[in-house]
Amino acid sequence: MASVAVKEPKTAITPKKKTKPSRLCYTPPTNIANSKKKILYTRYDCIGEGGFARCFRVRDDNGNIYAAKVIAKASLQNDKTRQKLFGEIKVHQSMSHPNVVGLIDCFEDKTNVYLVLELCEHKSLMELLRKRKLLTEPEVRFLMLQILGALKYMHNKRVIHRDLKLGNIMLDESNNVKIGDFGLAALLMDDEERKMTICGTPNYIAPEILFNSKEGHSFEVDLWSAGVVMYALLVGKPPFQDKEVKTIYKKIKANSYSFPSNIPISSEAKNLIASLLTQDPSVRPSVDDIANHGFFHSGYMASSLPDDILSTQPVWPSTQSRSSFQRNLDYVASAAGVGFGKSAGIEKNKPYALKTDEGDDEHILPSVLSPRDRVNPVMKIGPETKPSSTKLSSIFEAARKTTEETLPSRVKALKEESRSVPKSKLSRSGTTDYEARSGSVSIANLSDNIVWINIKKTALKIGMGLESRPVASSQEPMTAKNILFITKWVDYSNKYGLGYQLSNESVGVHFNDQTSLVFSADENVIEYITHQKNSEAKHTVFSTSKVPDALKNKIYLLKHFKSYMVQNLSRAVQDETLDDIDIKNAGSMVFMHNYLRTRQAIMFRLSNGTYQFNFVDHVKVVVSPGVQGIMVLDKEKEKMVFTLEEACWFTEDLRSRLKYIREVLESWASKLESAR
Ligand SMILES: Nc1ncnc2c1ncn2[C@@H]1O[C@H](COP(=O)(O)OP(=O)(O)OP(=O)(O)O)[C@@H](O)[C@H]1O
Repeated sequence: MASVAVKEPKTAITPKKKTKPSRLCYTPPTNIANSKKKILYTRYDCIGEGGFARCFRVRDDNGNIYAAKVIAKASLQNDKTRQKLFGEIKVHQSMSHPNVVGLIDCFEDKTNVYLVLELCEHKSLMELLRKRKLLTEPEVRFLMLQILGALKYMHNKRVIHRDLKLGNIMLDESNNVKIGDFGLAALLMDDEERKMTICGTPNYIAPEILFNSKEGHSFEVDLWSAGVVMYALLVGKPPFQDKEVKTIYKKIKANSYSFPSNIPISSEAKNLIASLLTQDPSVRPSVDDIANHGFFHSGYMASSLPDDILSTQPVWPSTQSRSSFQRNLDYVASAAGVGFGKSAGIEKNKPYALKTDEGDDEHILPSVLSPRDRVNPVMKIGPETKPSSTKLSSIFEAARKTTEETLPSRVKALKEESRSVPKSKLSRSGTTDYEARSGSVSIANLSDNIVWINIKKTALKIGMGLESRPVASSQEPMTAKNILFITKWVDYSNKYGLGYQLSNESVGVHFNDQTSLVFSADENVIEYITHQKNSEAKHTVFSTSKVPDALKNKIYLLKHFKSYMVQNLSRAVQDETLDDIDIKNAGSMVFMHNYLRTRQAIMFRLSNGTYQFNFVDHVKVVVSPGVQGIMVLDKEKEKMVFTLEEACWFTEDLRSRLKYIREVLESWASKLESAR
């Protein structure tokens, strides 16, 4: 195996003189305050240095740990460098993707500007490659999918990263990709705009940046760099590497690179690298073309990378069933947002304007950049191993075990997560693949306008309530009695679907084929719902004595789900009799429209517009239709109902949960929007 040191010039090249600052910041004080937001950060050790900034581990007053990138104001004396920093912050602020480093906060004091970032515990691919020399193809397959997901997301927002390289691709503690450093990113005003600036890092720079300065460049430059990254991960050094920058450029121009014969690399991998390193940007494949490439459909597909990849080369199983490959691929691709066959459209009507305040000696940051109240939840929809037993009851046991016991131990307290990308390892080994189906299937089939509007409105109302802005309401506030919610559920979606019991005692199953069955509490009525893409669900009602033969199997399963839940599961609330439930809900055939797993919760959306979040710490929050009432079921299964008008009395914990809910809904709505 070749063992070649990986080196890349630290500073990106820019058209004019190097913008390397005269000095990096001094070590900041132990206590750093965002005085506007009244957040105090405690500074710990220095975890990295760039040409422009130093990075320190910091902890906020809630105990969340982040990385603070600290830029000395002394190095921001000229307008160009300031504008560059504003640009970086502004672009970074607009990013919210699981594979992009989250920008949590941004503020300044007299000496420095601070960017508080999601902490990437496992450093960058540069460090990984330094230690490992080479990565295995399954690792590269996994990492490339996440890189492509992040690129697709950026490009949809008309952002070109322009400095994609090993050092800017970091890894979180679960070895998920986090792309950072938007210092050279460009935001295009429209799809036709071309960028003329020559910038990038020599080894990774696309030929059109260097040699086609008249026509400019666009999104394709990032795909070239992704090709360089992929080559480097498999070979151990970038394809055009040389001591002399001039020679690197000559090699890029001549497209002169080869694969060493002593490293076994599959023909699919070589072929993909070759297509990414296509000289002509107009024929370079799009992100989704690449995701459909044979490299992502052969070999071994992992659903996550082992913890110790930094020190140990993983040994992958020599065989993998087609279904396991596909399940893991779907999972990784859907979490990263890489579609198979879907086109990577550019978001329309999103003109960009960087507003800056007029010059102010004291304040480097325009007020539009600071402070920022930002939550960055991650939609994580994730499977893992297949349950070994096929017995219905034991699978149900496994499902409950996963959701009720395993998850909480993997997740930090919610207050930590609300302002950061959580450090949860929910997606890692030990979870079951029940989680996978739900998210991907549900999202794909919910591109319905009405649902989208409902999600948006709910998110908006929650946001307004939290900001104590008056929320228009024409309806009666809800009471605990008339809020309908899910009291029990069991996830068997690796085979059939997800079963649930509602607080009005009706029972339903959301089948994997996008149909639902609901059984009324008195067992006299059965309703069958087919969820159809882009149109309203179709409902058919039967009396229990007259069900069509075609539904007999599903009804059989529904009954199994019901008896399992009745016999094995406790209710989400303290025991109460049917009489306690408002009669308005009894017998109404509300059903679970869809469900979604995030890292911190499972969310159910009921057909009446109720959103229920069962958090991994067992607290449940039910947002009733139109946010007329918010019901909290605490760990002791006690119910409390609030209205948004009471938001100023909410505990920090409830505010955090509602912020999280709002962000999940917003993320979900934008996913639906981009799927339309
Ligand atoms: N979110 C993060 N989590 C952990 N470490 C980080 C994070 N962001 C940056 N670092 C570390 O800090 C170092 C400096 O950060 P960064 O590269 O962004 O600074 P820079 O001066 O803007 O870089 P450049 O020299 O490429 O312009 C990185 O090399 C990395 O080791």
